[in-house]
Amino acid sequence: MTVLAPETGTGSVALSARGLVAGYGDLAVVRDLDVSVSPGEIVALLGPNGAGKSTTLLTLAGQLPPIAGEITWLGTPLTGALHRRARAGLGFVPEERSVIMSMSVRDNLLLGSGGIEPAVELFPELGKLLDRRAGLLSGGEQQMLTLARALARRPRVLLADELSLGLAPIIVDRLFAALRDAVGEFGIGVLLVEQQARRALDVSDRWYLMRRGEVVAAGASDGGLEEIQRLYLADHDESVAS
Ligand SMILES: Nc1ncnc2c1ncn2[C@@H]1O[C@H](COP(=O)(O)OP(=O)(O)OP(=O)(O)O)[C@@H](O)[C@H]1O
Repeated sequence: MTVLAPETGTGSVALSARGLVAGYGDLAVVRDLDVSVSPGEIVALLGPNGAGKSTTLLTLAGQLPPIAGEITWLGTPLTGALHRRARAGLGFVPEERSVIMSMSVRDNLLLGSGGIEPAVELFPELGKLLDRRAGLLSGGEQQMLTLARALARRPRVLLADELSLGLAPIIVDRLFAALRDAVGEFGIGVLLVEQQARRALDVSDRWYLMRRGEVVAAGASDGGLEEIQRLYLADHDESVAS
């Protein structure tokens, strides 16, 4: 199914998938998916549990091979593993926290190769925690570290999976504000997987809604909540449109 959403970024499309079929071995859990991200826009990928959001991100990041379809990067086919895509400017924050718990905040940031200063500029909170072991940070601080490390590299596109998972609303607001700042300042394009539609719409420019492995609707985030709530209600599942 092809669902078109207005482009809101500042330039031409950076990352795009066309007719993407993705899954595990021969098992396709994402079908016929068209999505795109341009520099300078935040695009929310919404949908209930099991809709295929993480599978989509893992495939775009190069951690799962596509079953069919095409992924392009700046207009040319994108292949290769995550580390090669990272060198080209594709960042990925997976659902599970990816900081190294036994290492200090400083060393975690150095591992990210974006440097310490740009990360602390985005999250001054990290400045006083540089010598602390990441495992001793709160969940919110760990997620700040993860996001700071990813953004400090100035990716052209960042794929972010459920940044808000298990975090207090005030921390999620802080993470999303920093994300918005970085997008505005550096023209990063973001594909943001989120369960909480309302929050995702607040930070994003446009959205796709997935259900059972397919994109079923898309639109501009401004004023999009009503349509998304209607679609969830139509599916007798309003739990995530909150
Ligand atoms: N390793 C795996 N092997 C086989 N099937 C899987 C695997 N991981 C996920 N799936 C299935 O793929 C489908 C899509 O899962 P996915 O995690 O992409 O959904 P999601 O929209 O990200 O859900 P959530 O919001 O709960 O993370 C689900 O039916 C899930 O059970």
